[in-house]
Amino acid sequence: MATEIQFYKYQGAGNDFILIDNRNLSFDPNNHELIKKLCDRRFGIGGDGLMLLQHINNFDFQMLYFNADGKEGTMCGNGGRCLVAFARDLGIIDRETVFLAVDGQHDAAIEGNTVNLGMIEVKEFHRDGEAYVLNTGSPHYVAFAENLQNKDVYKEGYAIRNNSTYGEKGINVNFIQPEGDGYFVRTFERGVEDETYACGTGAVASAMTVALASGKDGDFTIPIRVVGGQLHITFHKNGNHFSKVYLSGPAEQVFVGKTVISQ
Ligand SMILES: N[C@@H](CCC[C@H](N)C(=O)O)C(=O)O
Repeated sequence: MATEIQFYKYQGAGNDFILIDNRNLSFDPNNHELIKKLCDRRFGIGGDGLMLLQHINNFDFQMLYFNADGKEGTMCGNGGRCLVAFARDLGIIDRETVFLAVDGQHDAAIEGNTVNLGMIEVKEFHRDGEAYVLNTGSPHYVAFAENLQNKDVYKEGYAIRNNSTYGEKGINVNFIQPEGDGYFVRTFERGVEDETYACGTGAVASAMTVALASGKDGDFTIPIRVVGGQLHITFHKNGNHFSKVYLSGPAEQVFVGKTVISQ
């Protein structure tokens, strides 16, 4: 039997996603093989991940996020921003929202193509050699780097993601370098198993690393350039405690389509 799936493609600073309005629950979130195939850039639609927008009581909507490998991921910051734009485009929300994701409740505001997304508070981090390791909804390893433009992020990221410290679960790996009044960040994402053009939770972890390395407390706004665009991260830092954490940047619809699957 052939089934038609209506999908939407969005990107946030070059982190690209397949979005499906699953309020009628017609798409099976357990069909990991199908999700992997849809995310394949040659045999499918192509994307760093796939998200389902679902109905849930007490929130505007629920975000279910899957990495390109077809498995359910932890929080995706750019994905969250894209899903907020999708909810606005579907008429579910206007300019503000509160929705539920795998790491809990998120608030967000949207103005044009810019989405400012509230992220979870972070209360701890640890060091792995020179690097900082923290969980901003997804686990991240952040290391300062030189000559980042020419770094082999795939090779180094792959080695860290797969080393015995992080086990089978792995970790997302970010390299960061000062640039102008902000920072340049490149990320190897687990679940995509490649460098992506942007990683929202990685940009937040990188900004927190900058603040930790500064040894200062207070309100921070840190511009982070990623391969696919510009993000801004704001938070309040008090020791190891990061509150009022926001990730802001572009999120836009790229195309709309239908795919037919046989089952
Ligand atoms: N691209 C994402 C991060 C997605 C989560 C990650 N790959 C994982 O499951 O570890 C972002 O924008 O935060």
